Amino acid sequence: MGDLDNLQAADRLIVPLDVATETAALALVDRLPQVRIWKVGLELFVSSGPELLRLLKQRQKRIFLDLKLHDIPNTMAGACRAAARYGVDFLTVHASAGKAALMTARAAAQEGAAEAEVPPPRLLGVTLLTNISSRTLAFELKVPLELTDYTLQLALLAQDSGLGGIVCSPQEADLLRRTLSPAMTLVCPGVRPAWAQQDDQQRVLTPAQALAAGAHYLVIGRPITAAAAPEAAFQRLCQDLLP
Ligand SMILES: O=c1ccn([C@@H]2O[C@H](COP(=O)(O)O)[C@@H](O)[C@H]2O)c(=O)[nH]1
Repeated sequence: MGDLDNLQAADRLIVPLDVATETAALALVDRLPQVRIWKVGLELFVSSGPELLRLLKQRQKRIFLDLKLHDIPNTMAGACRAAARYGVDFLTVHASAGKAALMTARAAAQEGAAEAEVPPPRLLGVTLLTNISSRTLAFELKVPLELTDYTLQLALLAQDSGLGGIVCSPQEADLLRRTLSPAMTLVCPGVRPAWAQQDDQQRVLTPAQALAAGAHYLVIGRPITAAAAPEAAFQRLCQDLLP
């Protein structure tokens, strides 16, 4: 993925719009004009609906629709077909939905995009959420595998199902980058600069460490969006990423 490796810092940062209203979302977008990729997650999509996607496109923004779909194949397919019609750039599904669901979802996303005459989204398989620790995986979720092995299995499942990439913690990025096909895009939340709080994230690295580990894109929210001055926080992050 030569192109991805050569992206500039601002093109590698995806900022989540984890706010409750369209007004709050657009205020943030207009306050941070340097951000090129915005992530619309469950809170905002459920509260505002798809109109916000149109407004982001109107502002020439790229869109990561992070719905983390997880259901039976038929339902996943319907949701992916509908989401792809909006012309979003990235769309997430949980890899743990299984191969049948992932393959059906991928085909449906392509159909939806073709129907709407827009490019298909890059379908990303969420591996293991970045708030889950080894302890939680073993004792709450009762998964009898090491965390890295479990994440690797989910990433391989996403790849074998024809997805275009994965969402993973930066702590597993190095292993996954070495193991997966170079065509797979690695998107990493759970990224925290040394000057920010960890919040509810468990498996974190700093932005520079995450890029060095092989992440193509970094999702960084609260260190920017909850800062007293989001513009200054964004600039500081971009400075942190300069070689
Ligand atoms: O494993 C995952 C998958 C998705 N996310 C999402 O990324 C952002 C992270 O926000 P921060 O404020 O930087 O913690 C958020 O929208 C999550 O839904 C994730 O954190 N981990």
